[in-house]
Amino acid sequence: MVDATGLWLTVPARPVRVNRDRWWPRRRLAPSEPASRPIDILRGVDLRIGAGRSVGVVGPSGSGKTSLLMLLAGLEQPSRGRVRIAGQDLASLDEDRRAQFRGRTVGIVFQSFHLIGTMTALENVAVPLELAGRPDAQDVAAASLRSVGLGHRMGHRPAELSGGEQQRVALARAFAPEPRLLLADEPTGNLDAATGARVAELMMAMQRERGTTLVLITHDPALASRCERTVSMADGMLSDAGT
Ligand SMILES: Nc1ncnc2c1ncn2[C@@H]1O[C@H](COP(=O)(O)OP(=O)(O)OP(=O)(O)O)[C@@H](O)[C@H]1O
Repeated sequence: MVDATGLWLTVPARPVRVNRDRWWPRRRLAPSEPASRPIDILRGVDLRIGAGRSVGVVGPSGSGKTSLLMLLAGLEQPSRGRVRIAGQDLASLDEDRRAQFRGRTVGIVFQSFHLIGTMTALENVAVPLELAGRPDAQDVAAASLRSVGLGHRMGHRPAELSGGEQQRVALARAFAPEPRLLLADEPTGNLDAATGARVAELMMAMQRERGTTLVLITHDPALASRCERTVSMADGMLSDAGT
């Protein structure tokens, strides 16, 4: 289902390959470091994940976890290696087609929710469905919000919702198009422990029920261990951390 083979991500030392997404962290250069030396962020990462399986990715800050997620989402291109999702080689698609493929096949949940502040919960969940041309977008969005227990909050804007509720809206949005792959980057990182545990429980239950493949990036080994397999990232390389 997910086949990432020999992935290298090498960037210029200065972040000239500026990523589209605001959450992409910028690397600061050490004063002694020559500005022109390229940096290997990922170094030959191999990862194969069967359909419906869940994998937790742990590793220290800066080890390359988010970079791996960016490649799996097709938001960034590897400098070497390839990513195949559901049999589709992402490199064979141009940017527009990759975006379409992502919209149909991949859901993403971020640490900071990434909801649109001016839109209601219902509109936030409906927008990607509408962009995908679904005539039933409103109904599907409403059903998805009910499935995360937010049927009574559909008309609220993000600022009127708690952090846990906002992340549940983000889960409803990610799951609504029934993606085959869910990528979650520190989905509980902005929540207190109890709220985070409830959100994690909900996400794992939805993933199991729907047979969604899950790649869960986290600093929290306890959260990662709820996945069927845990892999560990260190200095741009991946190793199995046990099952
Ligand atoms: N555009 C870029 N240009 C240069 N370096 C970058 C760029 N994006 C990321 N990096 C660097 O690549 C390394 C890996 O970053 P990444 O965000 O993937 O790590 P991470 O494991 O997700 O960290 P965290 O847990 O802190 O989010 C870091 O040293 C980061 O500063």
